[in-house]
Amino acid sequence: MSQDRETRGFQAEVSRLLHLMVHSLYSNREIFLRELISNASDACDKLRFRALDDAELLENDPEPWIRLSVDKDEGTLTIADNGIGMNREEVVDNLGTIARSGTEKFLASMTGDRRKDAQLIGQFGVGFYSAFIVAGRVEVFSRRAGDPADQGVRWESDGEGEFTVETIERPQRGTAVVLHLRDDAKEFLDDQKVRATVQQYSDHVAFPILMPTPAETGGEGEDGTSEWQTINSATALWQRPRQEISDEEYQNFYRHLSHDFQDALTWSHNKVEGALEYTSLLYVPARAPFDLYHREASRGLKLYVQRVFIMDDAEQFLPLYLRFVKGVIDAPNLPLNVSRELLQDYGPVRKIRAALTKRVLQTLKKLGNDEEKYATFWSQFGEVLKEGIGEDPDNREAIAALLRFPSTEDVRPGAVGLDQYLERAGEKQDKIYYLLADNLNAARNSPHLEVFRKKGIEVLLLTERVDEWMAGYLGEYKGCKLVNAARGQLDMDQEDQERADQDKQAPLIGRLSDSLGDQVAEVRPTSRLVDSPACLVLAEDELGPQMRMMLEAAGQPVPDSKPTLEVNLAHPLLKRLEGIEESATFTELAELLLDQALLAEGQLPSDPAATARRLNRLLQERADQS
Ligand SMILES: Nc1ncnc2c1ncn2[C@@H]1O[C@H](COP(=O)(O)OP(=O)(O)OP(=O)(O)O)[C@@H](O)[C@H]1O
Repeated sequence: MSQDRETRGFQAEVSRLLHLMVHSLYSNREIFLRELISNASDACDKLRFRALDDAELLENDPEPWIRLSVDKDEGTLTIADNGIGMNREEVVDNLGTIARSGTEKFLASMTGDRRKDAQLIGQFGVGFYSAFIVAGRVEVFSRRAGDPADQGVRWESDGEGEFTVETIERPQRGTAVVLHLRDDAKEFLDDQKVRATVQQYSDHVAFPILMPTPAETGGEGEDGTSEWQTINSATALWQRPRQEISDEEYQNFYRHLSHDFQDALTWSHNKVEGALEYTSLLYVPARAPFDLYHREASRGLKLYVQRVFIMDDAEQFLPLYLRFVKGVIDAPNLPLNVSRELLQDYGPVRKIRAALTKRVLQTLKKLGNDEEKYATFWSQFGEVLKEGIGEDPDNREAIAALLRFPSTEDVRPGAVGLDQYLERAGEKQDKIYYLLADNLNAARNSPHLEVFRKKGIEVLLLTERVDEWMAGYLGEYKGCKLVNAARGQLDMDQEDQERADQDKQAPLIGRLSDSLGDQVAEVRPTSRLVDSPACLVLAEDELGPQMRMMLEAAGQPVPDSKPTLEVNLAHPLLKRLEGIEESATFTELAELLLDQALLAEGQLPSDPAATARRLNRLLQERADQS
């Protein structure tokens, strides 16, 4: 019966993934059943969608089903569906390669530690290959709906690096996955075990999952074939009333939808009635997928119209910065033949998108009441959420309320929200101060914080790359301006101001300015410093180091900039400088003053070798004196 049998090698990434999966997911092995049932359910969804245009595809078998059967003699468990099926080319592509960009890098990050890798693989989504956790050999029989019976295909592999494919006769459309169970997975030959696993993980699948009726209840038909019995509830979970759905059911549905095997952090299930009717069930995962930052990575929403699956990755329903949200939206009034292009400019879709965006932001706000869960959310998705400050001006304030930063009061990452900051600051403070730095250590030790410490003002410490960009867009929160602690002139009280004005005239300022020439934009007395002799300050409108790095990385031109050197005239070092008449020595020390201010910012002086020479001369002198 078979023709064109060929043996092919798996793509290298598949072999590696298979190996890792079998090793690290051993203790979670029942997930294979959920994954294969999810695939079968997706295949039924796809067929129903295609059949809207071409009813012929349903042949004489219009009702979707998923059938599970065990053969104790052969030691096999079969998961079959009458869904869309695959042709030979699709079988080779889908079951022999992985087409997600970044996969190689992701696999390289695996540690070899079983527990850690199991967690990591969750970021990938396990899918079909999980069959090999329980099966030493897997056969797949498939025929694509609409293809003739002689275009069936059989695929087989032991998961060790190669698979074979051949074209076969297959009257039944759809796919059957036959698992030849390993000795240590023979428990899945037990009907009861399979039923219990399905009921636990896949009860909510919207299509009937069938198993042969047990013999003792008269399961054999007259011709000796089995009668089938539905073992799940087979209703679309999102259509059921909220109060009837348990948390466990919500979580199981999430796992089915997302292929994640960790619970979701939270979810929001809503039915909106009226002219713009829709139901949404949106989940916030507990962990970011490995390709969160790949532009072409899939997004999480599935679109249904009247319970008929229309598309995956329905990106029109949520903005890019909420791309981590997974879920379902069922909009019964959209046309069934709706396409991605149509969705793009479709008024009702824009309205649903605005409403869903608000809904997710509210859900996240509520999650904020649970400190531990919110910390998990923030560590996984905080960076992505910050994109929203620039991308979504309409919801800027709501997104800002969700931001978290370390601060001078609490340096844990994600410790302080803007509301908490303002509450602590009290009414007399109408600004939110922040400091940008490459890392937390540099931020905490920055000389710019000295005056804030002295005055007891909290400063947010922004150390992520997007922070400068984000702070620029945010501008203010609840009427309080965001002020960069290292930029421009600081607001001062009357007394400080008068002293600074007087200091400007100090001859030392003029001499430093002359010595440093065009290395700096200006030298001026500071009101920021208490313990340090000098620091660098950027003008209000100048690009900071993070923006420079971002532009450079994107290959964009970066304008030249010169810092302003602020000096602490009350510092003993500056007092000593005042007394130095000899011009070469003065210049040398002025240069060092600038160099150390650069170093304190985490930057390199323009000529590090010259800095080293100056330091060495100073050390030498010091050594000579002692
Ligand atoms: N029962 C099936 N019927 C038809 N096609 C299937 C079936 N099972 C798998 N496939 C095809 O094989 C592809 C790969 O399956 P796999 O489970 O590995 O990944 P996925 O479901 O696309 O992604 P993920 O599991 O990460 O969400 C599917 O996208 C689908 O096209």
